[in-house]
Amino acid sequence: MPAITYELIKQDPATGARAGIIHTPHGSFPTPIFMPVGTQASVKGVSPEELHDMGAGIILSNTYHLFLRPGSDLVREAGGLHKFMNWDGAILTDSGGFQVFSLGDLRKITEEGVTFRSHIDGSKKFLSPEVSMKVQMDLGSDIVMAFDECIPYPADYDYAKASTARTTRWAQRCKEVMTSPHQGLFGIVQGGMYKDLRTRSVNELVEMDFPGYAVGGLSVGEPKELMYEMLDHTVEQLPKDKPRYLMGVGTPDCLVEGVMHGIDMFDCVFPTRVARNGTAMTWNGRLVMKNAEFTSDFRPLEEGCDCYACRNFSRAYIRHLVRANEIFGLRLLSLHNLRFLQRFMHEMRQSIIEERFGEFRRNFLDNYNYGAK
Ligand SMILES: CNc1nc2cc(C(=O)NN)ccc2[nH]1
Ligand SMILES: [Zn+2]
Repeated sequence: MPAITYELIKQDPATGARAGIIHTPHGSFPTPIFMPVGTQASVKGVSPEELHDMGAGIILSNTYHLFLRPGSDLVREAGGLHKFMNWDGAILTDSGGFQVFSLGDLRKITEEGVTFRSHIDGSKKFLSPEVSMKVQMDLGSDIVMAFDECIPYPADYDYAKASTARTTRWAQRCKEVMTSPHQGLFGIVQGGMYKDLRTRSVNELVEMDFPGYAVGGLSVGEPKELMYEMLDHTVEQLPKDKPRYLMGVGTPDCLVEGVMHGIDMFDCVFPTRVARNGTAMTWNGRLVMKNAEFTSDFRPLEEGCDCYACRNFSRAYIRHLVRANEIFGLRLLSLHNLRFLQRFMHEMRQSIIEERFGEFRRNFLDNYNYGAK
């Protein structure tokens, strides 16, 4: 019995949107789903209990960061990441591919792997398919991501072609050493912004029969239209009986478009990052809490929201906390933004099940003010 399985509940008849359930050794969760990001084994300012209360079924943590600090040996000694951070839901760890390639010229790529300098103490480090798999097995995450290269944007065809071919060879090396029966290894489709390379990447990875597939190398600075074009081209070639994960996405409008194209799983630092910048997410766009308009606004952040912040505090109070640099204000905004995304995905999933996804999408996009208010 594979560690990770996908159960299709409802396929939207008019689009790629679908509702499902993903089963993991640490519980099952409904899809489409948004994964809160806990880069260093903590979703910044939010406790595991609060994550459960808001309905989070799975969180993401970063191999690159935990490899550098505290090191995966310590986490293994603690009994794995679930025990170390006291989170008993599912965990997905990314492979370090994105972080390492975001270091720019501070890293050297060879067939063997990547040498780079730690952003913490400048010491020389080496990541490879084998090292990334060893770290993720030490962490004991339910979903392990293959070690790949996230191709920068823009990239010329020859570079994208060579890099994608190497990503396929690296995926094979990951598969050979990731032997834990309790963890599922997802392949990551690359190919830059070239449809033929995306197709080749999909075909070569599907050949290896992974329990799930991620679409990588998107949301890396390309225009949204190009991202959607690549997404549409890629997802339609992926197996229907396996989860699809769009890495690093995204804002609510991108989540709706991603679901329309058949994506099941998303992650993005956006909700917690903008919370720390004093911004609340709502169905009609973002509220910049420092704005004077909220000075005497004693309503909750969002009418109808059931989160701890909206049940107990007003916009005026949260504006005061943000202006006074009170940590509690940022915590309240994080709790609200994460709960907003859980509610958002739940509503979207319900619309698919009730065959009104098209209406949900039009209604949301008509009312969503893309800019910050
Ligand atoms: C925020 N944008 C964004 N793009 C990503 C791509 C990857 C990827 O290709 N990993 N192998 C990971 C995280 C990402 N986050
Ligand atoms: Zn709220």
